[in-house]
Amino acid sequence: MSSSELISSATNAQRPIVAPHEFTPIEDSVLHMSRVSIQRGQNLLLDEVSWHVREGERWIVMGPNGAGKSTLINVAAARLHPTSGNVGILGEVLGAVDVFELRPSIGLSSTLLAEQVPGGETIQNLVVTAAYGVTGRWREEYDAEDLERAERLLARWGIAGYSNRKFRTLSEGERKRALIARAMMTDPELLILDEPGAGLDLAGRETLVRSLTQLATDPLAPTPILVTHHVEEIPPNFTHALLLRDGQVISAGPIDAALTEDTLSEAFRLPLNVSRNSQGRFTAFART
Ligand SMILES: Nc1ncnc2c1ncn2[C@@H]1O[C@H](COP(=O)(O)OP(=O)(O)OP(=O)(O)O)[C@@H](O)[C@H]1O
Repeated sequence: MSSSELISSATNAQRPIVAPHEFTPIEDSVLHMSRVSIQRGQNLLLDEVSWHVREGERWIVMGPNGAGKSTLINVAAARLHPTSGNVGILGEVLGAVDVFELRPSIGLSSTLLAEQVPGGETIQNLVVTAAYGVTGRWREEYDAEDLERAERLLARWGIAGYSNRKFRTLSEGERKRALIARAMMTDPELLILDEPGAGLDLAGRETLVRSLTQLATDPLAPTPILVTHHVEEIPPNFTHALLLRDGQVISAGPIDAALTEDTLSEAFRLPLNVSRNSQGRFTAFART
């Protein structure tokens, strides 16, 4: 595959920058970014990123520390507006939609979110408050159906019986599972998981990979975008990858073309040996 085909998902999504109400996202797109830049002071955190995610695709986002991954997914999760460029999410356009109406359709689990959870928050409250997009239950009322759904999700993610436990008393792996259950609470169409494997031990990582692999086989599951630092965390049935470095797209497209020795070595500025085994799992080592 040529390098131009390799980044087809990125370039196809590229259009002239227009006012939000004049931007029409590509039909069938779950996410459509066109020439998105984010500037903070002198720093260009994202530099004309174009990206197109379609229904049925399952994406990995990778890149070195500081590449702009969290910034990118905060835009994708309607938490951050671009300095320039256009963003379509689930057919709506950032800048022309009430983001508070859009956000429940986007499940988000991230370290930033985990840091905002009051330590004394119960796991049941952590999950049900997703409906209001808040962390820390106040006086909102939840009906029995919400509470039952929360219980089902906790069981689905392997932490049944944790409802009354306080968030701060959970292990790192249990917290990650609770946050994913929360992200699924609103029955989102787009599910963004920012480093769900960070801090997990080997068994925790493998259990997470298995759960994400199973999720991906469910036809009713949301379109997943998984941010990770490690190729070993990539579920074997994820279909696409985007590599970022210094706020720019290095490659984006079908995973076997976008995630190669060449592209990973370029993204991490380190010569790497990358392989994929018969089960579809990746490994990467520095070339000696
Ligand atoms: N408000 C800000 N002002 C200036 N620079 C910022 C700001 N927020 C983030 N940055 C910088 O933008 C770059 C991208 O940050 P971001 O958190 O998106 O990277 P990342 O790829 O998620 O990194 P990591 O893998 O370390 O989590 C970093 O160099 C960071 O220091």
